[in-house]
Amino acid sequence: MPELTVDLGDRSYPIFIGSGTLSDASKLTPYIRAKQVAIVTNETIAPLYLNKLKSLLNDFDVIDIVLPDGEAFKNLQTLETVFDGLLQARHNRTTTLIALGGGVVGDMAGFAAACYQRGVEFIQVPTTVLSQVDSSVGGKTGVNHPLGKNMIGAFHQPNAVMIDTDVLGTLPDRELSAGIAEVIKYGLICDPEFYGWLQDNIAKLMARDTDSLVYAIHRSCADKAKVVAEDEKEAGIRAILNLGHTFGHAIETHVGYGEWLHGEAVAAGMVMAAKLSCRLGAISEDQVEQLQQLLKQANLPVLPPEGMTPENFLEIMAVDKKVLDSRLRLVLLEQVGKAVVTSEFDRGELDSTLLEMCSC
Ligand SMILES: NC(=O)c1ccc[n+]([C@@H]2O[C@H](COP(=O)([O-])OP(=O)(O)OC[C@H]3O[C@@H](n4cnc5c(N)ncnc54)[C@H](O)[C@@H]3O)[C@@H](O)[C@H]2O)c1
Ligand SMILES: O=C(O)C(=O)C[C@@H](O)[C@H](O)[C@H](O)COP(=O)(O)O
Ligand SMILES: [Zn+2]
Repeated sequence: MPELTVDLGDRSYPIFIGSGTLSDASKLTPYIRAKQVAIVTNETIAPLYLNKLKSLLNDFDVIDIVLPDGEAFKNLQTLETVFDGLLQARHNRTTTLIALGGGVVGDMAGFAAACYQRGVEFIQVPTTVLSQVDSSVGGKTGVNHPLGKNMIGAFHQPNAVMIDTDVLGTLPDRELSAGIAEVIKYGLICDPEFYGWLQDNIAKLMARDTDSLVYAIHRSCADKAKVVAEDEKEAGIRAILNLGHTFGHAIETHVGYGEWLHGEAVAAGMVMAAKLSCRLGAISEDQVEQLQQLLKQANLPVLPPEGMTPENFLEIMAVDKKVLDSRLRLVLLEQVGKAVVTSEFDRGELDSTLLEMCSC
């Protein structure tokens, strides 16, 4: 079974990837340090996989906390129900939380673990493509605020990430596509060879060819683990993982959380970042076109939502977490396969990009 490590010194942790991981207790139990375990999941995933996970934990005192499903519930109010469950069961500082679900469950369970009694341990068991290639790795946890995505959160690394590719069998097609957006992101920001592979293999991925999916998940996790190991708390290079997100988060916030999936918003946002990079002379129009083709083959949007204006974008983008001294910083492409984080771009070209994209 392929295994990777997120190299963070004494807080390093493994990423197990493969078919049947969720049947293998030996991958999970060594990362639980005491008897109390709380599985955090949601009402869609619980009937599918909760019992399977519980069957690995016969030697532990296990509770489950089942959240409502959806990005619209990724907020402080829902988080309270996690704390309610932990306190009602008298969980103490040695409890281990296990996040069983997609990125919404993972981000919330991780943030609950970061806060509960000032910090307890947690394990990620991601069940969507997006969470397997991105959100379960790297320790960004948190919830949304009505005025901005992921605005309340903490960096808190898991003890381990257990990826079972078998669970993707029940994932809806729209969610598969959303996950592929973040996969394409890795090719664009730091892995040109992988980008070429994606152009050649996108049809196989969309057809859920097992070998192709395992390869894409493994390569994405390896790319992300490398960036996170270099810059755990986004002091610099880690921000390249945010390609398309300044625009994408504005879309998610504007239309209402859950209306556009995160990966869909990131897809349209990556096209916007690529268009601006092209205007600035870094990449060619052909390369922007190729990106749009690749995203379309993954059934992803390449334009912002109808009716969203440049002013809508700019207002929300002003609170982006990368803003420094009131100046917007964007992730742009220096070339396909290499991203940079910069505030040194022509503001007029940003305005023109927004105008062009919003009037399509
Ligand atoms: N922390 C990070 O580094 C990071 C990275 C990327 C995205 N995110 C966050 O992740 C979230 C998006 O995550 P997501 O795309 O996984 O969405 P999600 O968690 O909402 O899951 C998508 C849908 O699929 C369902 N589902 C999950 N697994 C399933 C399975 N195996 N079979 C059937 N249905 C299943 C869920 O119940 C949900 O309805 C966003 O909030 C985003 O901000 C965080
Ligand atoms: O891990 C990171 O760093 C990322 O930026 C990964 C993104 O795909 C992810 O959506 C992340 O949650 C965005 O973080 P934010 O700091 O912009 O909220
Ligand atoms: Zn993302």
